Amino acid sequence: MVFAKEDVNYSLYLVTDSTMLPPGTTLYSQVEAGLKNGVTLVQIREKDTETGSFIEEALDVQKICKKYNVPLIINDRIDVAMAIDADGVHVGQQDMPIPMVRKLLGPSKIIGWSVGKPSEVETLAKWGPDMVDYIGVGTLFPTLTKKNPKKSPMGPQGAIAVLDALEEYKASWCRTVGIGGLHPDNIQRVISQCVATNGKRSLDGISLVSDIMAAPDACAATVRLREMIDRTKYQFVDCELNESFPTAVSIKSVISQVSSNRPLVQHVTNKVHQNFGANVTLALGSSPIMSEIQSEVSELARIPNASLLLNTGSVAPIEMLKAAINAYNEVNRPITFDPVGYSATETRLCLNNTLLTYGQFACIKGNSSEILFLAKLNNDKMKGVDAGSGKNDDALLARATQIVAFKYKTIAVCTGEHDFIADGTFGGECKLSSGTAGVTAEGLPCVMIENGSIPIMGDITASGCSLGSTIASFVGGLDPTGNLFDAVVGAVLLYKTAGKLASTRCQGSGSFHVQLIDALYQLFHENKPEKWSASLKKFN
Ligand SMILES: Nc1ncnc2c1ncn2[C@@H]1O[C@H](COP(=O)(O)OP(=O)(O)OP(=O)(O)O)[C@@H](O)[C@H]1O
Ligand SMILES: Cc1ncsc1CCO
Ligand SMILES: [Mg+2]
Repeated sequence: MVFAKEDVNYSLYLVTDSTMLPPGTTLYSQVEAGLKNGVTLVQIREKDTETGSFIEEALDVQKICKKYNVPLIINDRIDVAMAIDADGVHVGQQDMPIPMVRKLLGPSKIIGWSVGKPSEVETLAKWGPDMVDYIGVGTLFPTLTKKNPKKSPMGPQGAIAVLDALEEYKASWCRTVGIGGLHPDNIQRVISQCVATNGKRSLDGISLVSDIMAAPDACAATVRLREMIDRTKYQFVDCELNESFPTAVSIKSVISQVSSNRPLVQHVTNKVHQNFGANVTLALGSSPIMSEIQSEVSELARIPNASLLLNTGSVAPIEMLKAAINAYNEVNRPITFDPVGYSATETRLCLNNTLLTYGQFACIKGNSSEILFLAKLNNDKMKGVDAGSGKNDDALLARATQIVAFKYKTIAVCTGEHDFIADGTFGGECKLSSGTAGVTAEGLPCVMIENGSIPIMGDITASGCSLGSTIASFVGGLDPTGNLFDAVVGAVLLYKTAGKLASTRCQGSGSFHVQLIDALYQLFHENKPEKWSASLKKFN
C-alpha cells in the first residue's frame, strides 16, 4: 500500500497489547473490531513476544489493515517493520536514533517518536520535515501499560508545552497524538485543553490500548470512542456555555434559578472556612454539606443541582480529592476550584497541580497572587495564603485571568480590589488539529468588577473562600438553560455589593463578618441586581 503521508488520519490510533485480551478474543479479532468501527491507525506493540511470533502476528494484522486501508506501524522493531514492509515504525527516546531509522526505512515510511518535553521538539525541528512524521505526546496520565514509567505523567499542561514548542520551532509538518492513560472519561477534556497557546493547533489524535484491546465487546467500545472523538462539544457541565455578556436581567434570572433549585453545595474546604462557608451558602437559599467522606461523593454528585467547592487551604487525603473530582465530572456537575496559597510552598504547588491535571473545572478562582502564579506571570512565592501587597495594574491582572481561563478551558476569577472574570470555555468546543482556530487568551471575554476600595474585606479570614461558596452555589443552581458565565459574574457582583454594604454597617472586622452574611441574605432575597452598587465593566 502506498500512503500519502500527509493524508494519514491520526484521530483514533490503536496500539496493541496481547497480554490483556479478554477470553474468547484474539489480537486479530480485537484489531478487526477496531478497524470496522473507526480505528484509523494501528500500531503493533508487543514488548514480550519472540521475533518469530511477532512476525506471524504482524503479518496477520497487516492483512486486516490492508483490507480497511489503514496504515500499520510497528513499535520499536525496525527489523520486523522492514521484513514485512510495514507502513512505518514508532520509536521511543531510548530506541534507535531517528536519523538511523530514517536511513534504514527510506523516505516514504511513517516515523513516529515518543516526545515528553520541548527540548525533544527542538531536536526534531532541527532534523527538518524528512525525519519525524508524528509524535506520541505523553505520558499524559498514569497508565498500567508502561511497566517502568521513567517520568511522572505530564498532564494536559505538559502537552501544551510540547504543542507550543512545535509552533515555536515551526515544525508544521509534525502531527501529534496524545498517549498514556487516555480513556472515555478524559478524552474530551484532553482534546479541549491540549491547545497551543497561539490557538493554532491541538492534538491530531488520541492513541489508546486497553479500552479496545481489553474490551469484552471491542466493537461497541470502538463505536463509543469514535463518537466521543468526533463530538465537537465538550459538555462538562449541564448548563449553557455559550458566550454572553451578563446584564442585570440575566443575573436576576440566575438568582431566580438558584432560589428555586436550592443547590446542594458540597464543600471540601479548609477548616478556617467551614462554618463561614456553610452560613454564606444558607444565606443564598442553598444547602451546604461539609463532607470529606470519599465513599459518599458519587451519591452526593448525583443529587439534583449538586455543586462542588474544592478549596485546598487545608486538605483532605489526595485520594478523596481525586474521587470527588471524578464523581462530579462524571455526571457533568460543576466544580469550583480554589487553589489557596498555590505558590506558598512546594507541597501546595505540587498538590494543586496534581488536582488541576486530574479534572475539568467549571471555575478556577484565586486571589491576585494565585492567579498571577497560575498564569506564570509572577514567580514570587506567596507568603502563606494571602495575596501579596504589591500593586498590580488592571491590565496585567486581566491578562493573567485570561491566561488561566485559556489554559484550563474554564471560567477564571481573580480577586482583589478589582475582580476580573474571563471565560475560556469556548462554548465547550473541542476539536482535533485546529485548536481554537487561532483565538488566544487575549481574545477571551473578560470583565472587571469594582466597588471602590473595601480594605476590610481582606481583614477577615476566608472572605475569598466564601466568594468560592457563592460561586459554587450560583453555578450549581442553574437550570440546564442557564448560562455559566452569567452565574459566575453574578456571584462576584453580589459578593462585592454585599461587601460594600456590610462595610458601611459594621464597626470593625468582627461585626463586618456578621454584616456580610446579612447583606448577602438581603440582596439575594431582594433579587434586584439593577440596584447593586458594584459595577461591571467589559475589559475585552
Ligand atoms: N481592597 C479591596 N477592595 C475591595 N474588595 C476587596 C479588596 N480586597 C479583597 N476584596 C474582595 O474580598 C474578597 C476576597 O478577596 P481576596 O483577594 O482577599 O481573596 P483571598 O486572599 O483568596 O481570601 P482568603 O484566602 O482570605 O479567603 C473578594 O470578593 C474581593 O473582591
Ligand atoms: C488562614 C488559612 N489558612 C489556611 S486556609 C486559610 C483561610 C484563608 O485562605
Ligand atoms: Mg485574602
